[in-house]
Amino acid sequence: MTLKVGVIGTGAIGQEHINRLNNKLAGAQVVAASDIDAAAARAAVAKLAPGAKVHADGRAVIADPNVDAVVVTSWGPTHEEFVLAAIAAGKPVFCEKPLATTADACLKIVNAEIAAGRHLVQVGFMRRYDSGYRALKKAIDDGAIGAPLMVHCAHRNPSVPEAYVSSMAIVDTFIHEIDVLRWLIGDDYASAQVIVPRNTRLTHSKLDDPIIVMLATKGGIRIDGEVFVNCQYGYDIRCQVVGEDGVADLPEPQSVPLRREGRFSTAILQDWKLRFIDSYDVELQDWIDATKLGKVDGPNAWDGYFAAVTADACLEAQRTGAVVPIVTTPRPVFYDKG
Ligand SMILES: NC(=O)C1=CN([C@@H]2O[C@H](COP(=O)(O)OP(=O)(O)OC[C@H]3O[C@@H](n4cnc5c(N)ncnc54)[C@H](O)[C@@H]3O)[C@@H](O)[C@H]2O)C=CC1
Ligand SMILES: O=C1[C@@H](O)[C@H](O)[C@@H](O)[C@H](O)[C@H]1O
Repeated sequence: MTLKVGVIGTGAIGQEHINRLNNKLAGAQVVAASDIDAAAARAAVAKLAPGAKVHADGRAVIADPNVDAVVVTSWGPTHEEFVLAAIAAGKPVFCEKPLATTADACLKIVNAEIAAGRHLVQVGFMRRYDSGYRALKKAIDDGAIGAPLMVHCAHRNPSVPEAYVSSMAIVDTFIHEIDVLRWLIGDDYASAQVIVPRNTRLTHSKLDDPIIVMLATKGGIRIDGEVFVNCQYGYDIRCQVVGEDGVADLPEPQSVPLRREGRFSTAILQDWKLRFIDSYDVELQDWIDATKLGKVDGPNAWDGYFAAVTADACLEAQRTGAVVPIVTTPRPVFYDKG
């Protein structure tokens, strides 16, 4: 059976996902799409999924009887509406991060899914599908470094557009660390603090760059995460876990080491699309396969909610400089298994 997918939002990642669902991965076909920029939706469909129907809005995509499952890749503030509408229609939905822009909205989605009585929602936290993070997790789970004590990590982008402001360092960028580190070390967060060092000369008045996010887990692990989005030299994701018996690092992406003109060098990737290209493929193939079996195997609505609560605490810490507790409602039994 081919999973017939409707895609809402045909911008940068929407086009990437249409292409992989329709032309790279097995078992899915993009049959419908929409964007508030209708011309952009028509152009994306013509290029990447000819024959797919272009609808006037996202709700029409969800209501299309030909659509089995929905992918939401529109702007973050629209996610809540489309995910809730997909749940109401009983259709599985893959939503790019964030699940919704507030913790309350994420909780609404959690409650709607529980009321529907079926697992329908997956969130696009693709790092859980990255071969490097998976190898790192296996080393930790196999006991290679003993009990984790500290995590040092960094999320560096070469540059960001002018519209990128301080809060986005948390909700758009560090949100990936928030999800993947919790999964990596198998512990939930207890508190957050944000430290602002001297700003780079390349930033502007509405963006503190870089920042350091400090998280403490319930089990006492300390995490320091640098976010530096005007680092210039490349897209660089680093993660080092310090355990009782040793230290484990996230593997570097593969690149040919060059010796030339008195120098030894390797290339550094410039862009998130390339750094995680394989993870997006694995993530969406897994989503197609699990959806056909009526399951959600990946990050679920609870993970989206947990990330949003943590992000809210980080935002408060960013505004106030205080250590802010991270408090969620109790995890419903519904999410014990995906
Ligand atoms: N997992 C990941 O690594 C990444 C995730 N994202 C997430 O994907 C989402 C989209 O990001 P980008 O593609 O970079 O942004 P984008 O701005 O390139 O594309 C978003 C598209 O959504 C459309 N849109 C806005 N409101 C809409 C509505 N009500 N109905 C239909 N379409 C609507 C816009 O016209 C635009 O074409 C964001 O939530 C972002 O955080 C983005 C990049 C990487
Ligand atoms: O999700 C992403 C972007 O939205 C975000 O703006 C970047 O900072 C991240 O590196 C990328 O993975």
